[in-house]
Amino acid sequence: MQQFQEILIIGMGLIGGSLSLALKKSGYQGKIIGCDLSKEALIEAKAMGAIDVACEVPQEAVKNADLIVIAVPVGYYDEVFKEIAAYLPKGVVITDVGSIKGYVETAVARHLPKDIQFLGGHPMAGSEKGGIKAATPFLYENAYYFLTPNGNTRRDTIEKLESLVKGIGAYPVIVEAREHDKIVAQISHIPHLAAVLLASLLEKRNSTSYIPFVGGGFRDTTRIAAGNPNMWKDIFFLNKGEVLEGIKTLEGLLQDFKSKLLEGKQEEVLEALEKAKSIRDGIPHTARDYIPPLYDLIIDVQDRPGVLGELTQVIGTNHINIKEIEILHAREGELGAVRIGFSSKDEQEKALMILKKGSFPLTYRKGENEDVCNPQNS
Ligand SMILES: NC(=O)C1=CN([C@@H]2O[C@H](COP(=O)(O)OP(=O)(O)OC[C@H]3O[C@@H](n4cnc5c(N)ncnc54)[C@H](O)[C@@H]3O)[C@@H](O)[C@H]2O)C=CC1
Ligand SMILES: O=C(O)C(=O)Cc1ccc(O)cc1
Repeated sequence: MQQFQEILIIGMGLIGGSLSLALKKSGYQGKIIGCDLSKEALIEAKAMGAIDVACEVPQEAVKNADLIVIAVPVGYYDEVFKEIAAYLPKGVVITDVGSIKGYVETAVARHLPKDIQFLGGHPMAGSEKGGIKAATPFLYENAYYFLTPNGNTRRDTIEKLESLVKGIGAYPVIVEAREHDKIVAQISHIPHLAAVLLASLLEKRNSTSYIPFVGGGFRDTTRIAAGNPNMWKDIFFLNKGEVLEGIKTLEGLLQDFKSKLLEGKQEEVLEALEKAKSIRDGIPHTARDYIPPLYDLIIDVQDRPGVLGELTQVIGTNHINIKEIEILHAREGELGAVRIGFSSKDEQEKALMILKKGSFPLTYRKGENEDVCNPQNS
């Protein structure tokens, strides 16, 4: 990612702010300029150490940038592209983080010079909380990050952005823009709509509100409905075709379930519930499907305070990066086990040697010996 000397991020909110923090954390040595309509966002970004320079109007800031990242809600793209189009320096690469990509391609074609290198991007990481205050350098760790080249995107542009994405701890996934929009309609836009509809079930009717009684289930299934309504309104309209397809599917599923219930088909209702359970159970704890499996170690540890800290410290001081950590089981007063995932076999081997020779002799590659020492695994 050091191919870029000066990165301009337009939109210093959750996603833009997290990107600059992640770049800083990764050791990026170039200059980062943050641009936002909101003075408060810029002051906060500067105070957090996310950016080197703040600017309220992008025209000046684009002039020396070699990478521009558009990180404003998609409804503002036309405005931003119009502002910067005439000032873009030769050789600049432009990318974005917007939740839809087909529309973005059309906006680029409408506003930006034909010879510009634009490569759409979309990190599959975020939160219902917007704004720079919610930004974190860890947002992109282990997240998939879609990149959507078109026929004009050069190989070196793709490589530069892939390297940047990997640098912030995410996994680049190359996909065509229209295909991307189909995928995210199913995994993000329709689930968002479903959360909105579920939350609306508790709209206060008459004088009674049931909100005080909600439990974890309602919170889990509606969390994303707390996202920025303006941003989501634009996403739904700008990915309308795919969202309408998703609504049709949802209607079909509801109708189907309703008929089964009405007709007393208990076996079929059970089958639908079991199918959904197995899909839900199959979702990995962290995103993993597109990437090579992590190289895991299983470490048997005493169940006592501070043991996790010691373990991670030994690994950290030896400059080995932990990609995932999971407590497998901890029973009071007995041995517990921790799974640690590394991104390369070399790191796994190095950590194995260090831990085995040091204070964690019961360390194994995943699958080796672990059942012997942890009978509850079998
Ligand atoms: N929120 C999420 O979880 C995710 C959002 N995205 C995408 O990231 C983009 C940004 O979303 P967030 O960071 O969540 O929004 P946000 O609301 O946290 O931040 C957006 C920032 O853009 C600024 N802004 C708006 N119009 C502007 C303009 N014309 N010029 C300069 N600054 C302007 C706002 O003042 C705000 O600080 C959106 O396109 C969204 O689709 C992508 C992945 C996840
Ligand atoms: O909060 C969550 O879990 C999200 O899924 C956030 C999110 C919102 C919009 C996107 O385009 C991608 C991710």
